[in-house]
Parts: sequence; structure tokens; C-alpha cells
Amino acid sequence: MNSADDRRNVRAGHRNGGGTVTGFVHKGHSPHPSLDDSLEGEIRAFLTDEDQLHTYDDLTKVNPVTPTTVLKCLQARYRVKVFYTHAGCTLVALNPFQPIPDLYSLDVMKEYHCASQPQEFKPHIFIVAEEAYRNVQGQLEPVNQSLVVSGESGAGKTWTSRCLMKYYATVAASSSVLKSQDTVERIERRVLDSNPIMEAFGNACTLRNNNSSRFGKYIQLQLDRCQLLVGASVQTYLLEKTRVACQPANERNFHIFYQMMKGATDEQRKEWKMSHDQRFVWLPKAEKTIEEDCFHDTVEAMVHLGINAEKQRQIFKILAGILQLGNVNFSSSTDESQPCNLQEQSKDFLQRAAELLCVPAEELQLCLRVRTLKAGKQSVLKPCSQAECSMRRDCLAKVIYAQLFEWLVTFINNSICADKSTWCNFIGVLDVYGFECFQINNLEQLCINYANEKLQQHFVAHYLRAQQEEYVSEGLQWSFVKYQDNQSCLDLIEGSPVSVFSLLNEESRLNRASDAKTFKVRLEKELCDNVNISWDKFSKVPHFTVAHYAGKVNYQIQGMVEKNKDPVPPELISLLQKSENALLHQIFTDREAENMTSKGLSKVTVVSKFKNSLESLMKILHTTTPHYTRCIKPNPDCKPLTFKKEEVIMQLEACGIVETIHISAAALTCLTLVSQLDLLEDQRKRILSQCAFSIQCCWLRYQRRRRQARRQSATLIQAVVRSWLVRRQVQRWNRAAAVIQNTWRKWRDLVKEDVPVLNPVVRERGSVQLSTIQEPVTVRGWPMGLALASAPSITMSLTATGFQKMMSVMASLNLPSRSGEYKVETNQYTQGVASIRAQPKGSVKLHYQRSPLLYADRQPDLKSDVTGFNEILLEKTL
Ligand SMILES: Nc1ncnc2c1ncn2[C@@H]1O[C@H](COP(=O)(O)OP(=O)(O)OP(=O)(O)O)[C@@H](O)[C@H]1O
Repeated sequence: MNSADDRRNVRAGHRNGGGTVTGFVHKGHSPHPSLDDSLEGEIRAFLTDEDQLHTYDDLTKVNPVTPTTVLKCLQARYRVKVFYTHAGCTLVALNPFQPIPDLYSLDVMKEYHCASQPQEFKPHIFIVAEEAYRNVQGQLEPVNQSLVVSGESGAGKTWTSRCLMKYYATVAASSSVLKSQDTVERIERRVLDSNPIMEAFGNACTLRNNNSSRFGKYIQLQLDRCQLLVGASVQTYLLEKTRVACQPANERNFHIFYQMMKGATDEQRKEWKMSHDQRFVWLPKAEKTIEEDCFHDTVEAMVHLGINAEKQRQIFKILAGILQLGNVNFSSSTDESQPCNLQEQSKDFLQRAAELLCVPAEELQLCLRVRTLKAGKQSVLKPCSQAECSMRRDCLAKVIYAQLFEWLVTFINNSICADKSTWCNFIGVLDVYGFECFQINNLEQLCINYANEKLQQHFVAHYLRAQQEEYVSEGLQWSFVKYQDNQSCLDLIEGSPVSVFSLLNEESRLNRASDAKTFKVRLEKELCDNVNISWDKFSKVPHFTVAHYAGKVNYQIQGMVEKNKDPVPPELISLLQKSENALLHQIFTDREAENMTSKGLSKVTVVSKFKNSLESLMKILHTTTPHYTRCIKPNPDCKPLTFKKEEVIMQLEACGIVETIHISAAALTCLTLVSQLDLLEDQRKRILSQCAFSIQCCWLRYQRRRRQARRQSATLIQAVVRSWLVRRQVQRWNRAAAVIQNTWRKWRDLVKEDVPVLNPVVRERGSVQLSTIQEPVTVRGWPMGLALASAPSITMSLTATGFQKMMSVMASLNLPSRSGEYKVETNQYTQGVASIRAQPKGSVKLHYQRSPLLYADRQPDLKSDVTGFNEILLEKTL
């Protein structure tokens, strides 16, 4: 890294003290030597305090922002084992290449999830995860989120994606109390179990990474109304299927083949025709053992996802068949009119391949060696050359593997995808290949780098253009920050009417053998106006160079058109459709396979298919809130805790991290300089919350007062009613007392007149024996009861009604209410008591000498003489 690079990248925004922000991406040397000197001085000054460099947890705080200062900070942090650093709106993740204890533990997840301000914690991938999750909870548009994880091979994208999935599987399910634990566990587990299967079938050990994903993927984690994980879906991109039949030097085939080789039981080996000592051409470096070679884990995940034993058998037999195919070789034919022969040792392999793929061996042999040409309704058989035979063999293996992979992805989706009615938002995790630039680059690299251009454009559009347009729409004084617009590069690759893709497609559709030199001339002629393409005039190999945002890449033209055609001979598809392996038969009889049969090759070329799937991905990304994580590989050898400056700086440049910091810092600068928007926002929020608080207080006060008034009214009404009732009662008592007094006086007068008639015993004891009763009846509390029962009528009619009257009178006299002993008759006309009669069973004594009112406040003496009545206990005086 030299100061020229720094000058090239220094952020002008940092040096601006004015009220407007200006451009920051300076390509080329500064025309002012004094400016260069002062920048170098600033860089030196910044780097002097080495001990402080690791404290920069956000690279936007670095000043000046240059590749050197950024690199030094990251290095200092890596040295003290801090692997995450914010770069404004992006998170930079440095791969430690060794497990770091407690960095991703459950407790750490909980800590970030429960924190009120996770941003204030140490930078971590969980901050990104939590921010996205809270955005969904907040339901602020766009509610759906995308976590874009990028970086070169081995940088840690898959690891990061797995961390994100585990995080959501934990925090988005932990609060689930409503659902049965079983359901929750099942869905989380299924979502996580999709990883080992896809990695077994889609990852391989390469020179750059022992567990390199050979496909891109976008996983949508589906959340319900309560933001709980209820399902997921996976979209895959551009599986590197050529690896099945052709492994780059010192690299391996897909993991699954090695897992089978190493983990099969004797029984399985027999079934798969895979003896211990068998060597397979398509399984190089089989002696190398890596931790991903775990067959048991893959099978277990398959079981969890519902791939039953029979389906597994079918899958593994197909894979074993592919391996046998790899050992089939052809000898060249001396006579061009005759098909090539199988090499002697290949006959067994072909036979076994046919048996494992459940297709007729002769037909398989014929399909590989002879081409069927259609001329009108006639078919002509044309023997293939040795090279063509090998190509057809490879093609058969690739198409089987690619279709099997697609079937697996569909199966996984069916198993983990929730019904649309059950989820309303999603968080997408995009794990795509990073920018690639090798010695020899071909169609795959063109597609990968094109995808990265698209993502970069989305990133820039989202963070810079959108932000600046927002400032302008808000009427802020703003002079646009220049950013590196990669539209012209995208036009070169995918634009219309002419672009690399359109010319490739045109060439692919021509029914002729493609010639690299001719195609190069065509490219030169058609695309010479685009500044992003160039040619090295001295190179003998046909190529073209594209200036990507991350650097220039040379693409080799040889083989590019053929790769784009990706032809599948129709005879091969027809053969596979006849397979007695139910799975193989099924995956080749679907609609796409039918297309392939009828047209000989899929009309959709590789680049068209890739472009379409990328466009639908971009559409999804545009409707979501993106979060970018840039994974950085600190050394090419995957050595733990080793930081190679050259390696890192290349990646920082490739992913445009310095520009990213500029973008974020420019936005920050803008906020500080122009609008103090944040401050205003904060104040607005505070005032709004104060208003809300006042409204709540008023409402509560109003409610409290209303409740109080109601209670007072109720109390008043109750008091009035009670006093009215009491007054009425007292009035009744007064009237009743008057009646009783009156009656008593009359009775007394009457008694005075009749005194001589009374029996001397009665006079002596104050009572009269009206009849003889063996068991005298005790009367309690009778005076008051009797008086009230008869009130207010002078004639002793009762105020109570029917049964009450009877009971009242009988209770007053303490008469037992057993049936038949006493009878109370009501007066039909006045509803009073007409009489009380006792059956003539015994004597009843009636106390008569004193007024019952005199005893109103006492209990009659149980031993008193008032014990009963004769037949008529009481008779109404009319
Ligand atoms: N955060 C981490 N902590 C510990 N080890 C890590 C971490 N990230 C990555 N690694 C290690 O680095 C290796 C490579 O990471 P990973 O497979 O995720 O890379 P990648 O970017 O997905 O590569 P590719 O593009 O080839 O698939 C992992 O197998 C793992 O051993």
C-alpha cells in the first residue's frame, strides 16, 4: 500500500468544513502536491498512536479514511482477537480460522437480543441480526429484511449465514409459548438441518476453502405476526455442476461422494458396488479427510427433513452410478463410420453404472457413443468421436447431479416452507460468491462477477443515491457526492441491444461449432464503444478484459459459448426417463426435462437463466431493507489468527470497503453539517412522547373523576332510598303501635268488665286453661311478632302475604309447623289472619293479663304458663 493509493481514495468529505458535502472518490493523483503532503502528514499522525488503533469499532471514525488507515485498524483489532468492525452501514467480519470460545454462544445471543441498545455493544454479527429482527417488529416499511453476506471464497460467508440462521432459530422461537414445543422444535430443526444436506451436495473442498459452497443461496426465514420463525424457503443459484465430472487440480468433488465412500456400511457398499479398494477417477484427493466428511450427519439431517429410507436408497444409488460412469473410458476409433469402443476395463464400470442408474446397459452404451440426428421425420445415427463420447458421459453425469440437486432443494422447500397464510414477513439471508479473479476466468467467473456488480449497484443505490435524493427532497442544500456508478459495466455485460451476454446468446443459438477467435472479433466490433471492455493486443489467447468496480478481470473466450449452451443430448434424457429408479425417472419426467427432450437442448442458455434468477432476486432485495456484511479472509492458507496485509487490502478494494466508509461517512458528515436531523428527530420524539404522556394523564384524571362522581351519586341515591325506607318503616311501626295500644286498651276495658267470670286459677296464675295439652307449646318472642304480624289492621289482618303470614304468626307463637297440628287460615277478603287453630290434642294456655307490648323487649320465660291454645288459637275480630 503506498501513499498514491491513499491519495486516490482519500475522502474529500473529511476535509470539508463547509455546509455542503462534496465528492469523495478521487481517482488519479491529486493535482496539488501540498494537499498530498498534508494527507500523508495526517495519515502518519493517525498511525502514530498504534495502541489506540484497535479501539476504532466503526471505521467511519477513522480520519483520514484511506486503505492504509483502514487496514491498520483492522489489523490492530485482529491482533487483539476482535473480529467484527462496523464500516458505517456495513459490518466487516474477519475470519479467525479457529473456533472462538463463547463468541456465538446462547448467552451471547440472548445478551444481544435482550439489550435495549444492541448497537452500543461490541460489533458483532448478532447486532446485524437483531437490527433486522427489530425492524420487522417495528413494522416500518420496508418491513422485510435482507442480510447480504459477501466475500471471497473462504472468507466466512457460509459460517456467517449459519450463525444468522441459528440466531433466528433461537430468538424467534424462544418466546413461543402458544405453539406446542414439538412444532417449534421441528421447524427450527428442519430449517437448520437444510444446511448439512445442501452443504453435502453443494460444497466441495477447494484450494481456497475446505468447505467451499459451489452455489449461491438466498434463504428466506418466514416470520408470523408475532415474529416467530414458522418456516423457510431456499433459492439456489448457479451450482458448479462441472465439478461432478471435472475437478480442478488438487481440488475435490462434492462432499457427498466422499461421505458415501468413507461412511458406508458393508451392506451399503455392496448395494452401491463400491468396494473398499475401488478407485474412482472422479474422486480425486480421496485420501484427504476433512471434518465435513461426515456421512452420518447428512443422513440424520435427511431423516429429519423427511427423506425416507427408500428415497435415500434411490439417491445414493444414483450417486454411486455417477461415480461408476466416471471410470468409463473410450478408445479412439480408426474408422470414423464406426462408434468408439469402450476400453476393456471400462466395460464393468459401464455395466455397474447402468445397474445403479437402473437403465439398460446397451442403451446407455449406445447413447454415449452414437448421436441421433433428426432430418425431418427420419433419424440418422452418427458415431461420436472419442472426445464427444467423453463429453456425453460428462454431460450425463452433470445433468443427473444438477437435477438431483434441484430435486433436493425442492424437497427441502416443501419440508420447511410454511403455508403463505401463516407468515407475513421474512428475513432473507443471501450467501453469494464474492468477486473472483483467477489466472484463467471463464463463464462462471463472468456470471459471479456480474452478480457482484448487481449487488454493488444495489448497495450504492440504496445507501448513497437514495440517501442523497432524500436530502434533496427534504429541501436541504446538498451538492451530490460522486460515487462510482457501475451502470456502464452492467450495460456491457447484460445490456441491450448489444452486450457480452446478448452476443454470447446469439452465438450459442447458431447451430455451429463456436470459434473463439471469431467471437472475439465480434465482441471487439460490437462493444468497442464501451469503456469498460478492453483487449490485450499482444495476447495470443482470445480473451476480453472487463473493468469491474472491484478491478479488471481477463476472461478467456475459449469454451465460453459451449458452456453457455450447456447442451444435453436428447437421447440421454430419453434414456433417464426409462430408468427404473423411481427418483431418477421422476426428476427427468418433469416439464423442464420434457423441454430438453423435445428440443434437444434447453433453449434457455446459462447466462439467460442466471440473469433471470438474479433479476428476481434483485426485485426481492429492492423491496426489503438490506444489511451488508463483508467477510474478509485474512490469509490465503486458512491459518488461524494470521493477518496478511496484501491479502486483506485486495479484498477491501474488491468489495469497495473504502468507498463504503466514504458513503456512510458522507452521510454522517451531511447529518452533522446540514440538518442536525438526528437532533431534531430526537427533539420531535421527545415532544411527541411528552404530548402522549400529557394526553394519557388527562385521560386518566378524567376517568378517575368520572368514577368518583358516579360513586358519590350512587351513595346519595342509596342514602335517600334507605332513609325513605326507614321512614316508611317507622311510620308503619307507629301505626301498628297505635293499633296495638288501641286494641289493648279495648281488651283491657273488656277484661275489667268480665273479671268475675274468670276462673280463680286463671286469675291467680295470670293465664287461662283453654284445653288440656300434655306437652305444652312454648311461645317465644311472640308479643312483638304477633303485634307486627297483625299491623296495621285493627282487625289483626297481616301486612305480609300468604305463606309469609302463616309462618310469621306461627313463628311468633312458636307453634311447630308440623302438618296437621295447627292450621292457619287466611282471610280471603282482607288477606289477614282469620284464625289459628290447633288440633284438639292437648291443652293450650293463653296469657291474657298483660299487653304483649310489655314483653316486646324480652324473651318469654320458657317455663311460663303460656304454652298453647285450644282448638282456636286466635280468631280474627271482625
Ligand atoms: N467466525 C468464524 N469463526 C471461526 N471459524 C470461522 C469463522 N468464519 C469462518 N470460519 C472458518 O473458515 C472456513 C471457511 O468459511 P466459509 O466456508 O464460511 O467460507 P465461505 O466464504 O462460505 O467460502 P465459499 O465461498 O468458498 O463457500 C470455515 O470452514 C471455518 O472453518
